[in-house]
Amino acid sequence: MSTHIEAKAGEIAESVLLPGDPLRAKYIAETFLEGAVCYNNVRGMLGYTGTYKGTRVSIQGTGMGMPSASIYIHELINNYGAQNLVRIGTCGAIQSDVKIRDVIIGQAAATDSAIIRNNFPGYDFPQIGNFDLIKKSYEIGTAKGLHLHVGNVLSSDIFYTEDNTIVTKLGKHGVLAVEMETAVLYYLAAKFGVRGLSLLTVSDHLITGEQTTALERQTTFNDMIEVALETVTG
Ligand SMILES: O=P(O)(O)O[C@H]1O[C@H](CO)[C@@H](O)[C@H]1O
Ligand SMILES: O=c1cc[nH]c(=O)[nH]1
Repeated sequence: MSTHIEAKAGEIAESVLLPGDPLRAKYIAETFLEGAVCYNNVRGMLGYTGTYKGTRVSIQGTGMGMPSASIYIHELINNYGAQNLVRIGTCGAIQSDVKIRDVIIGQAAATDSAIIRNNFPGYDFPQIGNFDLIKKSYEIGTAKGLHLHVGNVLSSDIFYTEDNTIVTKLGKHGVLAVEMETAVLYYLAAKFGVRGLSLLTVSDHLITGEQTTALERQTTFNDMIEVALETVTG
């Protein structure tokens, strides 16, 4: 048991998928896992362990934003021994050739958050995904016929803003999309010597204004989920 997760020792698998939305964790456990057992309901931040094609895997909600996600990621690694942590999130696209419902592999993450920067005054620490997981997820997604995008994403502390100047500028520097957790996952994976990967489905488009519904965000995006499950269990 840790401060925010009530699982007993051994109840969480070495590979953990990390949706921001705890109800997405429930949907994935019920839809994709065999024998799924809920191990966490503290604060309603649901966590499940079951098997996918015979291999144990856990799904843990992280909440929205880096302060919340960092708590779950820290405890999963340090209290439960998680080794492979794969975010499965939604994002807003900031490139015209990245379409709604496309899947992005976050190769690296820019951030406006002070969480990482405060640890290295005067330096910029590059938040990068694990190469083996990036390569494997790319191969699995490509074999499924998915049109994947691989590149930089922006992990922001801010969802609502009246000034998109910097986000637009980052788009001009090749950043594919904006979301709120990848940078801290990659930072903590580096800090504790484990593997981190971020897969993102485009839920809305900051250029075209297209959006998916809240229900779609909670319960669909199966392509990304299958790529994540196969990456950590195959
Ligand atoms: O769908 P999730 O994984 O929560 O990810 C995105 O959605 C939330 C904002 O609506 C933020 O957490 C952002 O990163
Ligand atoms: O953080 C997020 C997630 C989806 N769409 C956005 O614009 N931002």
